[in-house]
Amino acid sequence: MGKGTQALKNVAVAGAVQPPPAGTTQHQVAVAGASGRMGHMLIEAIRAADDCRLAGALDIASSPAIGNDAAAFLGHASGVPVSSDIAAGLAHAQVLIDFTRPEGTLAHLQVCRELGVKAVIGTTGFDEAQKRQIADCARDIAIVMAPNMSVGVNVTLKLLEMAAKALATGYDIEIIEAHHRHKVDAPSGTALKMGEVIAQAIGRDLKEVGVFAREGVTGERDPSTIGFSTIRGGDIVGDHTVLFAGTGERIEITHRSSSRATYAQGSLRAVRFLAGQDSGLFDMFDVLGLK
Ligand SMILES: NC(=O)C1=CN([C@@H]2O[C@H](COP(=O)(O)OP(=O)(O)OC[C@H]3O[C@@H](n4cnc5c(N)ncnc54)[C@H](OP(=O)(O)O)[C@@H]3O)[C@@H](O)[C@H]2O)C=CC1
Ligand SMILES: O=C(O)C1=N[C@H](C(=O)O)C[C@H](O)C1
Repeated sequence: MGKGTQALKNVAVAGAVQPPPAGTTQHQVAVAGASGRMGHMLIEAIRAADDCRLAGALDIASSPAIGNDAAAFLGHASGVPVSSDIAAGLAHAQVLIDFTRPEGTLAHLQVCRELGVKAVIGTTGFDEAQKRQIADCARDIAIVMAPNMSVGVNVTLKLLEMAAKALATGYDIEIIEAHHRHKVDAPSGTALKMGEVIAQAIGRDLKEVGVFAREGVTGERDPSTIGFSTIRGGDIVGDHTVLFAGTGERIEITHRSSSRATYAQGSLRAVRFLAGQDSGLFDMFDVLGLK
């Protein structure tokens, strides 16, 4: 799945994207990272959703997909060309769904802010300064941002909150994640979020207690720490396990993704949620009513 469906990519090269027909009630959605793994999944999900319409498609200027029809990989002509012109890609959109890289997301978000386009951000790997920039944009536009859009992962986060409170003493906490060989950030955004949720539940600060690497003579484990282990290989979509290791027993809470479709469906739920918001920074707990 994902990149380089060369045989189909020249299907129906499109001109300028058409504005939506007057009076349409569909959500007008643009996708950034349109030729990426998530971009393709999102375009397929938007096409299948009666209440959504693809209104723009963005990708980085170096992408071989620029100028092609955004749905060519499906063998379908959407009439929406993949563009690197951010303003043109957003011209007919109400919401942008962005699964790219932090610097791409921030560039897109500046234009969203200027044009009053809302945003669903799935990109991971932001540093603290970049997160502050996103929060600043949310003073003018409504944004849903979450490192994992799947319902299952967000319910798992709630389970972890409960487990961590009950297992705060006497149990060592380790987070293990596995992803495909193409993933560029580590630990995953989801693993970091799990660490944050657990740390907050038991009154610790992840910045102080997170342990991200062990090698050589490390000394005995500090019981206050939360450890992270990263596996990268093959086509693993995304596995996360939190291990609470006690004396005489251990508890493992695991979520495994077998398809990116769940992230796409969660993103569309976020689009629908944003229709009722003018500004502010939200997450999937807001979207799913889990707060
Ligand atoms: N929140 C969630 O539920 C999920 C989050 N993710 C996150 O989404 C992001 C994308 O993942 P995935 O789809 O697998 O990645 P891909 O590499 O498959 O897709 C990323 C897309 O963004 C483009 N891109 C890269 N850099 C830039 C840039 N600076 N500006 C604009 N576009 C850019 C890429 O173009 P090119 O290939 O030409 O470089 C590509 O089309 C990652 O951060 C990942 O962790 C992924 C799945 C679920
Ligand atoms: O890059 C991915 O693939 C994924 N990224 C997200 C993350 O970093 O947590 C979500 C999911 O695990 C897939």
